[in-house]
Amino acid sequence: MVFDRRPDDMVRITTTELANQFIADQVAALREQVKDKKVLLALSGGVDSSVVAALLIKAIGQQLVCVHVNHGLLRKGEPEQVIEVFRNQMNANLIYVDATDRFLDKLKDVTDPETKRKIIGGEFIEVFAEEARKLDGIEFLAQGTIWPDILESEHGIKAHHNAGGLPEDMKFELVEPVKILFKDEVRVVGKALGLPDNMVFRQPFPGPGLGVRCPGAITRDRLEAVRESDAILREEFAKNGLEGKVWQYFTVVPDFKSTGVKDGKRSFEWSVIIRAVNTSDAMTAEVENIPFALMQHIVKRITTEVKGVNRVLYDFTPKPTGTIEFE
Ligand SMILES: Nc1ncnc2c1ncn2[C@@H]1O[C@H](COP(=O)(O)OP(=O)(O)OP(=O)(O)O)[C@@H](O)[C@H]1O
Repeated sequence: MVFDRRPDDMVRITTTELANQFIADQVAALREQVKDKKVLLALSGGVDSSVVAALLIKAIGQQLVCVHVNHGLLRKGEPEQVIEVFRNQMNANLIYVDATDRFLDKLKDVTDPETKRKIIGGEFIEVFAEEARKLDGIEFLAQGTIWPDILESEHGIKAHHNAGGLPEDMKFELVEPVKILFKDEVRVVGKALGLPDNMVFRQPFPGPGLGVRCPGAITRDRLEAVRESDAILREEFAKNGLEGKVWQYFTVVPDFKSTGVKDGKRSFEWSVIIRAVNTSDAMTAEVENIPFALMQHIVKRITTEVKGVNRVLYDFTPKPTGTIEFE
């Protein structure tokens, strides 16, 4: 059975059996809706669009065209994982666009956080629309809309974040196979579809990516320091049992340098700020108590392995007064 809205009495999908039933229903419904036509999907590598991709691959295979845009603000290893999982393992029809230069050139010298977000969002739509125009015979647009998105847009909390944005002349019929699911159900379905754990259970990651963790004007070298320090933090959290326990953890590299000593010589380099917080509703957040010895180890790795960094700071601020992200 396939529903347009979440039925009030729908059983929460918490088991593989329930997930498999949902998958079977959706695969049948997708085949019925799409027939032999082509479907386009913007695939971020996040949970929602990845689960939609995996469902569609199961249902219609190569009739799905996925577009993954590397805007230069993704975390270390992310674009590679999207290519590995979807193109190599699932044999998906995947278009990979490396638009790093285009985004970073547009963002050059832009310091205002809202302007940065608008440039990233606007440029994303442009790149995606350009790719879509190169394709023939696309009739459907798939989206990772989930049930809370629909509730929020119905209650005027936020605009339906997935829909819209594309130029007026680009009209597609929507395909939204996870729109009656809550986020935890999307994860259970993703796991049943065979997606890797680090994709299915990944911590929240903002749309503008590492761009908001490089406060002020983004420079390539500072962005690289954010990416490398974030990769070290994630690796150490995973090794030490904190992955999945801590809600969100990441690094920020603000636009200031301080004096230090490296290899017996004076250095004048950036500081990396570590943020690790827990929350149940994202409205408030508490700082994680990271074991001191682990913290010392992470500091040592970041200051020796990340270019241009001589200091590591820990953000002890709960929300409020700080927000989780810096911008
Ligand atoms: N780098 C990207 N490449 C391709 N598509 C993207 C990219 N970033 C975002 N998108 C598309 O925009 C949608 C909304 O992105 P947003 O960052 O708000 O993530 P989201 O709602 O958490 O979804 P997801 O879990 O799929 O990332 C994504 O579902 C995806 O379709």
